[in-house]
Amino acid sequence: MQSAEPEIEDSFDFLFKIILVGDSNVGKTCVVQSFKSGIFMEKQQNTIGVDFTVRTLDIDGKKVKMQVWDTAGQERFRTITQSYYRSAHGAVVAYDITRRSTFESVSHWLREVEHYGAASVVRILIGNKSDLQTQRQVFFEDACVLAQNNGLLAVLETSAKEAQNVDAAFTLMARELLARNGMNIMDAGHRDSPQLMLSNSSHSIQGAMTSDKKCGC
Ligand SMILES: Nc1nc2c(ncn2[C@@H]2O[C@H](COP(=O)(O)OP(=O)(O)OP(=O)(O)O)[C@@H](O)[C@H]2O)c(=O)[nH]1
Repeated sequence: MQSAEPEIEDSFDFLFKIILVGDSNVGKTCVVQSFKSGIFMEKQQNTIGVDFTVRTLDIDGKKVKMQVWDTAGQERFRTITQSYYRSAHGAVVAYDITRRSTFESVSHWLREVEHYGAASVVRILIGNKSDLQTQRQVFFEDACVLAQNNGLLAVLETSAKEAQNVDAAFTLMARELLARNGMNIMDAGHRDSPQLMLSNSSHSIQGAMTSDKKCGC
């Protein structure tokens, strides 16, 4: 006879809640979809309030469940999204490398995280749409300076369209949160595209850059 017991697929060792914020249309929903399924869909509805996605990562044999809260960038949803900051362990602030105004909004989003989030929240900056190099309006170096001035963990340029650096961003976040929870996690070491690791619990300040994009952080 078959057991009626449901299979427990949902087991995990760690659960981390990550909030994803940034101006409307920087590609937050696409980044989350890329993280969840690796799929890019050109046309997205603007997020209404907050959407929720889960993916469990295997990090050095630990099942790390990442609960990602994809928030609406539109101003009219601010009061709804603000209520999601408090329980977040990590915050990913996103801008669009092809729209300078979205980079200029980053300090606003960091203030929101500071104001509504927990004091210990781990913060990462991502510059999305890195596949659109010819339309670039934000130098990676400027993002490095901003990240360093604000004490962020890291800054990465991502492309949801080409699944570039998306997993890396969430894995980096997961590793930092594991380290803060007392796990001795080895460095992944795979950094072949624009990203800068500013600091984490287990490593001193270091720069990890491509040869053509150096930042002296
Ligand atoms: N070329 C390119 N386009 C992207 C990328 N990511 C998102 N887009 C496009 O950018 C637009 C906005 O993407 P969304 O994911 O809906 O943006 P959002 O930040 O979630 O927007 P809100 O829900 O309003 O906050 C869509 O037309 C996407 O197809 C990317 O990496 N590269």
